[in-house]
Amino acid sequence: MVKLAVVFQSGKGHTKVLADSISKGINSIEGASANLFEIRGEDIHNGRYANETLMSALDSCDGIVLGCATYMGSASAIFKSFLESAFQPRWFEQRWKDKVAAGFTNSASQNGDKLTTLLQLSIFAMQMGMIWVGVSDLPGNNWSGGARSDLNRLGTWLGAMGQSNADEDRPSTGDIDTAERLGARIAIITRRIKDGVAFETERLSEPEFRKNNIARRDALSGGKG
Ligand SMILES: Cc1cc2nc3c(=O)[nH]c(=O)nc-3n(C[C@H](O)[C@H](O)[C@H](O)COP(=O)(O)O)c2cc1C
Repeated sequence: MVKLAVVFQSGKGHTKVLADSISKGINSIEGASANLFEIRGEDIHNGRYANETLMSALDSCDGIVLGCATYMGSASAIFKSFLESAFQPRWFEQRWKDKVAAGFTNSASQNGDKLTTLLQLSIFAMQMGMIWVGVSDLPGNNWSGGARSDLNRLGTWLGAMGQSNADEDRPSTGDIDTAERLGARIAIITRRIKDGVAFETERLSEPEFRKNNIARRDALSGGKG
């Protein structure tokens, strides 16, 4: 059994939808379980995040999925404060070395500079000596027959992205399901690394992937995602 943490910040709940979806993906894999941890501003004092109970819980996990909203083109200040709190003593002791890691973010604009946030999260994981897992789906919504409901409709690989319209409470179905698939992927890879459980790699050609996305769109009817 592998234990994975999904640690996230979400101001208005949009990013939490992705966190829940990643947890669902992790829990869909036999022998893997997910725990959700929310990073809250109440735990920041004089600019420093402090919650030893939460940090100790992360110490005992085999993998950590990191996610936060993109604010002003980078990771939210609350989440950055949490990342910095890992410096002493966890970075000094290489306490999280060889834990498996992945990341996700959400913002309002189609681009919104979300990649900067994923870069921050992945560099953090690398500094901690963790093993980063990315999105493995081909890109969706990049041709005339594409839709918001497509898997990987934002064409992201470093981590999962969600784009939430400013007047709606969640990212598109495509983003939510892509996050779920990333959750399942990190669980499978963690099982392989920690428990030696072999797995078969699913490979799709681009025509097959597009056909699946068309079927998703038709099933969801209307293609609005
Ligand atoms: C302080 C602040 C800065 C923001 N900066 C960006 C940004 O750089 N790019 C973007 O696309 N959206 C930006 N937004 C919009 C949020 O990313 C968007 O509302 C997102 O859905 C918030 O997720 P949450 O509900 O999980 O906090 C910003 C919102 C706030 C409050």
